[in-house]
Amino acid sequence: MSKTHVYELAKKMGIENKELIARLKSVGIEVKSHLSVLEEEDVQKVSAPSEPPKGIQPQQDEVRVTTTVIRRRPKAVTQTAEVIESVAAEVPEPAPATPVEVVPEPPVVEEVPEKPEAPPVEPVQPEAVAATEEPKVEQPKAEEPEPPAVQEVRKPASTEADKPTMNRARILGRVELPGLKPAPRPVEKREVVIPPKKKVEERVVTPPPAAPAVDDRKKKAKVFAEPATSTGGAPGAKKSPAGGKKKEAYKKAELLEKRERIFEPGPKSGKGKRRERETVSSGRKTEITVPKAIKRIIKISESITVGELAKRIGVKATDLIRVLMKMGMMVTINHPLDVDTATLLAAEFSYEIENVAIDMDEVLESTPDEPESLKKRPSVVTIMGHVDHGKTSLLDAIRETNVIAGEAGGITQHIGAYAVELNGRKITFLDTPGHEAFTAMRARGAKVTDIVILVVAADDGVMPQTREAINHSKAAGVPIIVAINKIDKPEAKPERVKQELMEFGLVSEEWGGDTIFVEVSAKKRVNLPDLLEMILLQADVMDLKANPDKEARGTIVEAKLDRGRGPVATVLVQEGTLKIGDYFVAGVHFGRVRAMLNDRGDKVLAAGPSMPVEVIGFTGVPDAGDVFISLPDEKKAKEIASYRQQKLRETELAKHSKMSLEQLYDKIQKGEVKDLNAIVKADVQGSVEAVSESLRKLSTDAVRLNVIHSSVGAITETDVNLASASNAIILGFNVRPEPKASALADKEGVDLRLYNIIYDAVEDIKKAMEGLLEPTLREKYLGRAEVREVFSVPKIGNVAGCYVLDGKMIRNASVRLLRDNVVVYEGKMSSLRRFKDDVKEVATSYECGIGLENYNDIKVGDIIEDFEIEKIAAKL
Ligand SMILES: Nc1nc2c(ncn2[C@@H]2O[C@H](COP(=O)(O)OP(=O)(O)OP(=O)(O)O)[C@@H](O)[C@H]2O)c(=O)[nH]1
Repeated sequence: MSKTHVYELAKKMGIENKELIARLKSVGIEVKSHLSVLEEEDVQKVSAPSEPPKGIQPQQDEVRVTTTVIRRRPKAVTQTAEVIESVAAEVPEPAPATPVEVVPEPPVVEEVPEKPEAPPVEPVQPEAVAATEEPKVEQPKAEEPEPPAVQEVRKPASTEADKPTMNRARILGRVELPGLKPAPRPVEKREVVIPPKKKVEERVVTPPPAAPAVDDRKKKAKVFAEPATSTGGAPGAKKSPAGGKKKEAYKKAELLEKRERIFEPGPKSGKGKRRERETVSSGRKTEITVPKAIKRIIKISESITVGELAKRIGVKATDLIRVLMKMGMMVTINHPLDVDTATLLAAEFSYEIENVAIDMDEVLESTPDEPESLKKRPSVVTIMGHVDHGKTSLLDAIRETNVIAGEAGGITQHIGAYAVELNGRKITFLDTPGHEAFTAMRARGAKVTDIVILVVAADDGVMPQTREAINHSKAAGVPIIVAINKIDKPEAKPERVKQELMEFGLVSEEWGGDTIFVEVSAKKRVNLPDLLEMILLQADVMDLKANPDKEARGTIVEAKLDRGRGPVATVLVQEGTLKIGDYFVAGVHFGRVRAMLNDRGDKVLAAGPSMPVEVIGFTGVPDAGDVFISLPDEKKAKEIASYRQQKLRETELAKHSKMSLEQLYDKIQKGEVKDLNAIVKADVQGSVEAVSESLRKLSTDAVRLNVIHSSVGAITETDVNLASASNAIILGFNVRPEPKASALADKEGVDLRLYNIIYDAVEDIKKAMEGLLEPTLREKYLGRAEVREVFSVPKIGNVAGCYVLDGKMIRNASVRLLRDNVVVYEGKMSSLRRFKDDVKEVATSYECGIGLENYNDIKVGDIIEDFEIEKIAAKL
C-alpha cells in the first residue's frame, strides 16, 4: 500500500476529493487531480493534521463517536440531501422534539459500507455519552460564525421539518424508541445534527479553501453542541429524565398498589378468602336435615303454585308434577293448587298444609250498624243523559253557583266528585258524566250513586242515550230526577219531553206520577236551586243514613299517578270516617292516609259519609270502583292486599294458560307448547274411540297430540275444569255442553268445539297442526336512519338525505317511514345512494340518500326503518 490515489484516500477519509486536494495543498503536497497518486508519507501527512484542533480538545473523550460520525457524514450529505436539509434546519431549533425525530444514521451507514464501525455506533449511544457532551455545547457555538447561513436554510426547511417528507418519514421510523424518555435525547440530537452541519457547510456555506480540517472540526464541534443547546441546558436535561424516571417508577408502584387494592385484593385477603372457602366447603358437607314436625307444616293462603309448593317441600317441581299426573292432573309449574289438592300432594311428602288465608268475606263485609248510630248523610248524585244535552254544563253551573258557603273563591279541583251546599245541607256530585262511568262502577260491584239526574234537552227530547241512561238507572235501582235542560231556548218543548218520558215510566207528579221533573237552563242558570232542592227532597224520601263513627269504607271514584305526589285517588267515603294516618286497603293496594284534600284543594283531617276526598298515601294506583276499606293496622292491610294480588296473579295466569286451537300455533312458535291436549266427548263409544284414534295418529315428532280424557255423554263442568287445568281443548261429537259447562268454558277461556262429523274435527286439528308448521313470515329489523334533509330530484321526486342511526340501510329493503312513532308509509326503498353512487348498503353512522317507492311526503326528522320479511319454514 505504498501508493494511493487521491480519490481513494478521500473516500477513505470520507471527504470530498476537492477537500482532500485542498488539504494536501495546505500541507504542501501538490496534486493535479483526484486521480493523482500519493506516496504513503503524503498520505500520513495529510491524515495527521486533520486531528481536532486544540480548542475543541474536550471532545476527545468522545472520539469514538465523533470519528464514526464524521466518517459517515459526507455520504449522508450527498445521498440524503433532503433529510440533511431538514435536519440542518433543525440544528438551531430550540424545540427538542425535532432533533429527536431525525436520526439519520441508518441510511448513512448503509451508504458507507466500507465503514463497518458506523452501525455499531448507533446502538452504543449511551445516555452517559450524551451527557458528557453537554458542557461542550456552548464553546463551539460561540465560535461558530455560520448561524446566519444555517438560519437561511432553516427557514424554508423548518416548515418542511414540520411536515415530514418521505425521507423524514423513513427516518422517523428509526427513532430509537428505547430512548423515548428524555434521557437519550442529547445523544440522538448530537448524532442527528452532524450531517446537517456538514451539509450546511457544503451546500450553503462554501468551505473555505484554507485550513479546511480545522474549520471542519470546529463546525462539527459546533454542530455537536447545538443540539445539546437546543435541549436547553444539558445538565438539567440529564437530571430531569432521571428525576422523571424516579417519579415514573414511583407512580408505577403506586398504580400497581392501587390496582391491587382495588381490583386484586386477593393477596391481602387471600388467607381470609381461603379460610372462607374452606368453611364454605366444609359447610357443604353438612348432612341432609329432616325438618322438625313443626316445620313440616306449610302455610298457604287459599292457593299455592306447584313450583312454590315444591320449593317449600324441598323437592323438584317435576316430582310434584309426576304425583299430580298420577292423580289425573296435567299441570305446569305455575299452576295454582287449591288447599285440598295441595294438602293431598303435601301428604305424599309427609307435609301438612295449613290454610292461613284471611277470611275475606269477614273483612269485606261491613258490620251492620245499630239504628241509633246512623246519621243523615248527603246524597250522592250522578248526572246522565244524551250527548250534548248539557250534562257538563249543568255540572259546571251547579258547582259554580253553589259552592259551599264560606268557601267561595277557592280554586276548584277536579277530583272526580264535588260537594255543593244548599240551606246548610250538602249534596255530592260525581262529576264524571255519562252512563259509562256509572256502569263501569256498577260492574265492579260499587254502588255509589243515590240519585240520577237525567238531563234531557228540551229542544231535542228523548234520544238513544236517554233511554240507555234510564235502563241503567232502573237496573241499579237508583231513583231518577229529570232535569229538562235548555228551557231558555225558544224551540224548547218541555211538555213534549215529559210526554216522551212517560213511555219509560217516568211520570211527572203533576201528571199523577212520582218522578220529579225540573225545568232548568244550565246556560242561563235557571232553576238550579230548584233542582238542588228536589235532590234534597228525594234524599229525605230515601232517608239516606250512615254511621260516621267507625272505620271508613268507601269507593275509589278516580285514581291517577301524580308526578309529585305518587299514586292519588279520590275516595268517596260511604260509611265511617276516614282520618289522617288511617291504614287502608283498596283493591290490590294498601296504604296509609298521609294527606287528604277536598275538591277545592283544601287539606282536610277527616272525611265522613258521602264526602269525596283525594287521598295521598297509596302504594299503587287503585282502580275506579275499587272498594276502599280502612283497617286498624298495617299488617292486616298488607295481608289483604297481597292476598288479593296473589289472587289476581292466579286469575291472570289461569287466563293466559288456557289454550285454543288458534293460540296453539303462537304458543308453539314461542316454544311454549309441544303438546296439544284434547278431551273427546261423543254420543257413542264407537265415535269416542274412532276420534281418539284418528287424533292420536296426527301426532308427529314436533307436536304430540294427547287425548287426555274421552267419554260418552254431554260436556260437563268437570270436563271443562279438566280442560282448563290441563290446557286442553274439548271436542264434542254429536253432543252439547251442559249450560253450566258452556258458561264455565267461556269464563275459563276453554276452547270448546262441537262437530257433527268426525272428519271435520280431525281436519280442523290437522290444519291447526299444519298451521304450526307452515312457513311463517317474520319481520326482521335491519336498521334505522334519520331524515336530515329532503332533496327534490327532478323526475324522481323527493329523496331523503339520511343518517343511519343503527343497523344498516339495504337497497331494495322493505321500509317504513315513521313520523312521531306513527307509521306514515310502508313500502319499498327505491334507491340507496352514497354521494352520487348507487350502493348496496350503508352502515351505521354514515350518510346516504334514500328514495321511497311512490312516496314523496318525506320530512326532516322522519325515521326510515328498513326490514325484511323472513320465511320460517317448518316441516312436520
Ligand atoms: N241554550 C242552552 N244551551 C245549553 C244549555 N246547556 C248546555 N247548552 C249547550 O249545549 C251544548 C252541549 O253542552 P254540554 O254541557 O257539553 O253537553 P254534554 O251533555 O255534557 O255533552 P257531552 O259531554 O258531549 O255528552 C253546549 O254548546 C252548551 O253550551 C242551556 O241550558 N241552554
